[in-house]
Amino acid sequence: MHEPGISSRELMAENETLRARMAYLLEQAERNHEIMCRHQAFDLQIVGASSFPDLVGTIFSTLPVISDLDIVTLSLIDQNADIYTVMHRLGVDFETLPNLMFCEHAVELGFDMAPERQPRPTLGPYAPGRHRAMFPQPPADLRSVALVPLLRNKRLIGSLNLGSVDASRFTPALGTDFVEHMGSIIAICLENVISNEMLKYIGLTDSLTGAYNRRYMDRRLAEEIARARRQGYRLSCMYIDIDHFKRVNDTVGHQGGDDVLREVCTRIKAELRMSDTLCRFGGEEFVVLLIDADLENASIVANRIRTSVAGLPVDLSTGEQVAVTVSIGVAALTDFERDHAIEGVAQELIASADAALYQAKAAGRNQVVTAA
Ligand SMILES: Nc1nc2c(ncn2[C@@H]2O[C@H](COP(=O)(O)OP(=O)(O)OP(=O)(O)O)[C@@H](O)[C@H]2O)c(=O)[nH]1
Repeated sequence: MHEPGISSRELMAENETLRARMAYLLEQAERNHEIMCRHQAFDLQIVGASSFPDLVGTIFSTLPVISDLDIVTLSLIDQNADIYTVMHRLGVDFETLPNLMFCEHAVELGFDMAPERQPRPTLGPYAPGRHRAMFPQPPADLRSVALVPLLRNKRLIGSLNLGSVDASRFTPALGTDFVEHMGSIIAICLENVISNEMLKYIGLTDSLTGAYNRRYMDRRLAEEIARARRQGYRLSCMYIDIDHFKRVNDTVGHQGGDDVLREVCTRIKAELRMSDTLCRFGGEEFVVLLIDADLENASIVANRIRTSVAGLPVDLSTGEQVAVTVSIGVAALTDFERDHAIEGVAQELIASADAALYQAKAAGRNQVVTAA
């Protein structure tokens, strides 16, 4: 049965065309299914990311592969550099994340920020002048880009920047549903992981001075002792106590006392290396862990701290000034025996710095004593 006037040859040709079209559509459907599966696996991977570097690292390493992109970068809005500071203090090495950028204000991302309107993805040709901030190290032949706003509760938190050497990959005419979906999942994951890292940080730091707290020091000391044993480097510890702090509080009030704690902390930090760890151990006591420093090096640093604190009175927020001094006990790790329990060795190190501090107090304060 066929329409009159259509030959069987024509029908066969039509049949062939239809078959070819079907095969093409099937192939397309299979490809789309494969892409969808890869993206679902990616979504699961980023939802399960346990830390900020884990999440950002996965975005940079996996997204270009599964989406066939030539570059992926991320710009995060970080007013006051809070995110950067916390991540840095938690040990994130930004040198390993060159495609991660921070900016202070939303306008720097270049989206249409008209009130009452949500910023939308912008797709189109790569323009070096306009896109330099999003692609500081672009591939030589970058041709088209998609800048995807990362939104949480209608608030712009950053931009996911995708780039391709294929000029037709991102054009203004292209639909944006797919990249918007990707952007919203990445935004949720980023917000979660940043909040978790912030909580972690708050749990490990002292809110008054910004120094680490005792919990952090206990953990860090155990790690450093293990590393010092493995790699055979020196480890020293300082126990610092502000002299007659009760009298300071009695004279200038609790608020003034807090100002003193903050300023002493700043002056201690100024004398330390990046690798050293300062923590507020309790009220007016600080402990510093010095990596790769022997007793002699550590006591030189301790004397610099003592001089810096005693050298200039502290300016209080009330406009008053108060003179303070510190006493410091210094001790070095001497027990490198691998079979001794780390907790015991850590306690011993702190206890011997504390004993040296006690001697410094007994000898008249404002001095440094090194453990025998
Ligand atoms: N302002 C302020 N004071 C604190 C804080 N934590 C502890 N203190 C005070 O620190 C003082 C510590 O006093 P003491 O332990 O007697 O020691 P000290 O007066 O420094 O005497 P020496 O250590 O022997 O030189 C107490 O008055 C505490 O109330 C704090 O967070 N802020």
